[in-house]
Amino acid sequence: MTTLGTPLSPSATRVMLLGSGELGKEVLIALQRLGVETIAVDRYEHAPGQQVAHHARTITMSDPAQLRALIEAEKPALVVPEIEAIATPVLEALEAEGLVRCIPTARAARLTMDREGIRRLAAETLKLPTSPYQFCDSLAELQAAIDAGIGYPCIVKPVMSSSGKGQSKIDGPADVQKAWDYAMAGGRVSHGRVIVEGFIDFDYEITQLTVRALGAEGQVETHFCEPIGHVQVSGDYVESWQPHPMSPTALARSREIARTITENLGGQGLFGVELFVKGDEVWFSEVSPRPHDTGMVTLTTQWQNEFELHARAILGLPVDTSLKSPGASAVIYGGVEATGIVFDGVADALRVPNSDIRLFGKPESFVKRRMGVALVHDADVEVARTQAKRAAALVKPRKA
Ligand SMILES: Nc1ncnc2c1ncn2[C@@H]1O[C@H](COP(=O)(O)OP(=O)(O)OP(=O)(O)O)[C@@H](O)[C@H]1O
Ligand SMILES: NCC(=O)N[C@@H]1O[C@H](COP(=O)([O-])[O-])[C@@H](O)[C@H]1O
Ligand SMILES: [Mg+2]
Repeated sequence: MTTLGTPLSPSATRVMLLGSGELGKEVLIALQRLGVETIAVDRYEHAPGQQVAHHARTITMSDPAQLRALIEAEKPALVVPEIEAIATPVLEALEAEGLVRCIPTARAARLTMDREGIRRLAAETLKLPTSPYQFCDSLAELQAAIDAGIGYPCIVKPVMSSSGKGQSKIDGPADVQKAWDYAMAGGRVSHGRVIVEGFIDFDYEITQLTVRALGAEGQVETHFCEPIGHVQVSGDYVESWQPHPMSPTALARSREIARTITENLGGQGLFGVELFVKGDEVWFSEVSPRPHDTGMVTLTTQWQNEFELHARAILGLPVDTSLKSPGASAVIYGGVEATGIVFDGVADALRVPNSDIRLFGKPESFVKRRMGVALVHDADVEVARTQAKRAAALVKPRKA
């Protein structure tokens, strides 16, 4: 049986999030609703999740000394990584010393922070189908990998990056230098290594949200959400919807891959397994051992959204992954470079039938920084997609 305490008292159940962006903010709200005491950590002040947590801390999470000092000082029962760029060896050491439990496991955080760790595990150890790939440390190695078999078109990504940062498609020899330079500029932690992947000409791509939660006898059980379809532009998600229609074979293969990778990563929590699908063929792309950006659609489509599922699963509580209504999400980008921006048109957006929005409260806007999301539920998922995009477009960010 799980016992939960009273926040800000000696009995408190204390949970620390490492990364407190839009995804962490919703996890923190879900934890708050269960009376958990929360500590929101990020690399800058007033990050979205820091605005709703009991405690806000600002450190360089990729700095081992800073990370260890903070965890030792705060002594949370659980440490929940929310981004990739964290000094994960510190988490592994603290977990081995029995000082902390990391979600889902410190090893999972280490393997997924780096495209090399998770790709080699999936393709080489677990033999899951993936795109062909090579890791390269220089422009010359990149060109050689393409010439030796990856071919054109292909995709280059820094080994440490997310939301498409530093990612580009190479259509021919003329693009190679540009892709290398872009990858070098775009990694989250400076690192001179890239993955080059053969381009998969998929029909569609999905996120298979997968939850590892405790059953009544204390055993870990795997639960699947309905598949989430999404569209990515320059490697960053712009819209998602749930459920995405799939053939029974493609769905079964997707879930088999999701089960295999999440069972290997282990622990408790929600995972976003990214898959490419063409006909009945399915490729593993990558996995987040935490809520997924495309899963923000579940804020309007599920009885328990992905953030609530994560909160419940990590606390050892039961979960329900069932769909409430089909629906869709569409991203609201900043569009301007400025701090303290304002949003016009919110009322117009909320007049779109069955709509809702989230504004994340990020202190600084960039043209392509995700500042909010529009959500719409509708019995017809195609209607939901159209209306979510309409609602998102009605919100107009501008300089104050
Ligand atoms: N090998 C590939 N073939 C075809 N498309 C690809 C390939 N790799 C990536 N993409 C496209 O780029 C998108 C982003 O890729 P990926 O998920 O690896 O980047 P990311 O930076 O980790 O993004 P995020 O953090 O948002 O998941 C994919 O969802 C897909 O649309
Ligand atoms: N694909 C991963 C993803 O969506 N992560 C989400 O974006 C935030 C960083 O946003 P920022 O770059 O605007 O600070 C992260 O903290 C997380 O919530
Ligand atoms: Mg991805």
